[in-house]
Amino acid sequence: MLASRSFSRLATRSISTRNPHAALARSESHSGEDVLFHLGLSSADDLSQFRDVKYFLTGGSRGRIRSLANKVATTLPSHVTGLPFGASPTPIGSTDRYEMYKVGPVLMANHNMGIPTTAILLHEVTKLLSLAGADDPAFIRLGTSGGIGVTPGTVVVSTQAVNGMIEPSYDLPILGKMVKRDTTLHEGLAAEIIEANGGAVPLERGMTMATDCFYEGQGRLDGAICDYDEAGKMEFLNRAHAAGVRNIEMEATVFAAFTKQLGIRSAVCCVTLLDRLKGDQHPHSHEEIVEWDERPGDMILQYLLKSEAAAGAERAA
Ligand SMILES: O=P(O)(O)O[C@H]1O[C@H](CO)[C@@H](O)[C@H]1O
Ligand SMILES: O=c1cc[nH]c(=O)[nH]1
Repeated sequence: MLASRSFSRLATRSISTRNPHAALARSESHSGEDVLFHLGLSSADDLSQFRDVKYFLTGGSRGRIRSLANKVATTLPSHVTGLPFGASPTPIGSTDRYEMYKVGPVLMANHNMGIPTTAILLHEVTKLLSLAGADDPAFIRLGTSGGIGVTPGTVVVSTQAVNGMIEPSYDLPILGKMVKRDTTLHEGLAAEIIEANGGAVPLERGMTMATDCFYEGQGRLDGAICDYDEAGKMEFLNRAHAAGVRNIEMEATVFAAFTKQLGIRSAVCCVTLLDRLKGDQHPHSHEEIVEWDERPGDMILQYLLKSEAAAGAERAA
């Protein structure tokens, strides 16, 4: 079988950081090593096991990532995972802040909730993969979100991230100045994910809004503080919908901007747990929510299977 051209993985380039001061940081650490503080790893560890990483999958909840690691281990063929029959993945490094697993070429870690913890994870995982010499890994966020005018249970594959001002920008104060970064996601990777899904999981394309607050930032009326009314909330949600926003979560902007800056292919796939045009609280059953929570991961498993099959066929050709 010929490898699908869009899934081609043979022409690669190493992931790299963009920091001329990296050597200075090492000389300042007391042991001369580069410490990945929150992962509980450092450049003094044997990082060669990360060299073959081709996919980095992340999402907020540690339970979701643990369950995904087990699914990857049982779904991908053993010649890809390298795991002995029946072996389960175990966490790597410290599990205090993040829980990280590696199954063959798939690295997975939870990022917790919101932009700050996600930014820390992105910095440290990118340094880790760069130190290990990994080739062109794709970064994919698998999460939950509130939909806007979207049937609950649908996975939104983001075209672009926007901030809480409905602007396509990740804004970060650096050295006392506001720095704005582009939040466009990789078209080709999204197309491959959608093609691999083959209609199995209901999905839509659209912009994803990332806010700094689940309650006021997302225009909810059910937080502990609320200084606006239903009309103001609906005006905001309708304005976002008219701009092309189809879901709201809390990390897409930093994820898109960080990866874009370093030339890393990235995608954001978040299932919608409710339609915010119809309310603020989750009206669906626990069983439905649990099933929907798994959909982005199930979709990505199909992508991994197809991508690895294409890579294998290309190597054999
Ligand atoms: O389900 P995860 O991936 O955590 O994503 C969403 O859920 C959390 C809020 O409930 C935020 O992190 C938001 O982005
Ligand atoms: O409404 C929602 C649901 C999940 N995650 C969010 O950030 N918002």
